[in-house]
Amino acid sequence: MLELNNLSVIFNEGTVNEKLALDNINLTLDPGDFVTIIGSNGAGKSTLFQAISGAVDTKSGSIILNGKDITFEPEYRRSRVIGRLFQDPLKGTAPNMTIEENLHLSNQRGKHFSLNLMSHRHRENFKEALKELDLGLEKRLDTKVGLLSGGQRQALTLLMATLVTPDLLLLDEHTAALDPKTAHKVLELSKKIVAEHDITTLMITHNMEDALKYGNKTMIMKDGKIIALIEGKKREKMTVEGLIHLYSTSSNEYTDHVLLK
Ligand SMILES: Nc1ncnc2c1ncn2[C@@H]1O[C@H](COP(=O)(O)OP(=O)(O)OP(=O)(O)O)[C@@H](O)[C@H]1O
Repeated sequence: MLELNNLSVIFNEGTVNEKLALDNINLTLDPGDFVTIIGSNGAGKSTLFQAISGAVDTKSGSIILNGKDITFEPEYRRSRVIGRLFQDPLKGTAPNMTIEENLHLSNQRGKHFSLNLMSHRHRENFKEALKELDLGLEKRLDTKVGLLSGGQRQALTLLMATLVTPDLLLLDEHTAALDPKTAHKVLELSKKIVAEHDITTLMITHNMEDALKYGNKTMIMKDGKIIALIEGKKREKMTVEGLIHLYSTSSNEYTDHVLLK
């Protein structure tokens, strides 16, 4: 489904600020995999998402999505099949446009955009989709998105990223800026939407409990490398303490002995 082969990213190459942010990453995901990603600040988690979505150039390696080599595809083209959410709820929606207009924009992903094509049928579909969020937004289609709370906005962004089912969904600490109750609600929504559409998903989190609670695999990153990929029975039995221990004792790229199944 998603295949990363020997992927490396270097920032400021050839300068005193040179930084190997991704160091020979190898990863193969199955369709429908939901992988949570943990790792300390600067481990390379966001850079990994940037590389997959085309926001940064890769130094070497390849990215294969659904059998297609997208390594050199521009970011705008990848955005047709890759949905992405950020920590900042202000990213991903247009504040001066209404909820309906924002949804219409995302509904036309990959097509020629025109607000003129908004129809009654679309409006009804959007209402149905918004109802699923259970935030009352289906009654506020004409509200400007800039007036929504952070949680409402992030839930809407999630809906927009998945309205046209993406091949891959990248969640970059998308609930970190929300209060705990709202964060929980948006996480549960994410889980529901991902499961309903069977979307292959990567989610970065700093919350170890969430890392084990959500998804079917957990990946640990350190110094630009994947140092562990935990799945199956091992993951079922894994505790937060176990994760921390694994993180502090692993120092090398993941090999069979840390590929925990
Ligand atoms: N545009 C950039 N230019 C130069 N260095 C960068 C750039 N983006 C990231 N880096 C560096 O690459 C390394 C990896 O950063 P990255 O943001 O991927 O880490 P992260 O694991 O997402 O961290 P955090 O949890 O703090 O968000 C860091 O050392 C960071 O300073």
